[in-house]
Amino acid sequence: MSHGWGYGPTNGPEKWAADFPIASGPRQSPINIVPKEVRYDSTLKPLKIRHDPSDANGILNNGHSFQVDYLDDTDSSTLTGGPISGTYRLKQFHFHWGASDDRGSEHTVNGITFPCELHLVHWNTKYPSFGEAASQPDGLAVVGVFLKIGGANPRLQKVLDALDAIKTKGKQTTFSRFDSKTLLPGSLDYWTYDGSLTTPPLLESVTWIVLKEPISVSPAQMAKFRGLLFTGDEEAPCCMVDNYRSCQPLKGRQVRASFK
Ligand SMILES: N/C(=N\S(N)(=O)=O)N1CCCC1
Ligand SMILES: [Zn+2]
Repeated sequence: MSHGWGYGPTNGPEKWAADFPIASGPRQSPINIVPKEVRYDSTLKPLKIRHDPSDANGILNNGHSFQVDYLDDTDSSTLTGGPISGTYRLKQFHFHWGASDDRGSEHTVNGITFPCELHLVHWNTKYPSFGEAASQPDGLAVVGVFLKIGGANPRLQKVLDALDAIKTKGKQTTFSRFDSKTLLPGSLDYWTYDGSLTTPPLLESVTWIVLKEPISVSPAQMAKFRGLLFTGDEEAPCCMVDNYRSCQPLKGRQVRASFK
């Protein structure tokens, strides 16, 4: 790709392998989860998610999605338990969504897509930084949460209300005092497998933890996601939609379930 990666016809997921050959690697994400083929693993521990609202530290349109960043210089917002060993710190959360409600999630369940998927990105504190962790096979843990069309979700509203201030690529604004745990569903039952970042550099360093229970989002709230732009102020506007990668080959991986 002569220009940066993205989700368009000339720089989208089908083109990423040219610059990131790991795109064809053995543990790529996302995947289609087939509940009948997963294995219940009674040794999997419950997830322990401790997020300190005061660690929220800004919201940014990065040209691919938008992300809410967290202060990660202490163990105040962490993920432990579940399929992971040790302590992983929350770095940021972001979303992927479609141009219409029939698509948008990255993971699918029995081939079913959701209109949106939330990713909470954590890094293993056995490494000195996020960047270092991202290059290690056990470096990252991402909690994925599906969003399904239903009633308006009041817990999304503070995030969505900030989007008007970050419409274009590179824009950021203050965003503080937000408890990302409020975005989680009632059940923390999950599927887990070894995978990768779903965007370049596609590093195969992610323990994926995909929650079974979706959270709700209304059509009007989805319209707010779709009001963002991939493009910067000086460019011809391009709506930020369909910023998802399609499912990748399982290549022999086992998906485990924390529930029967
Ligand atoms: N692709 C990513 N996360 S994801 N979509 O795999 O959760 N990231 C790229 C840099 C930081 C997180
Ligand atoms: Zn993501």
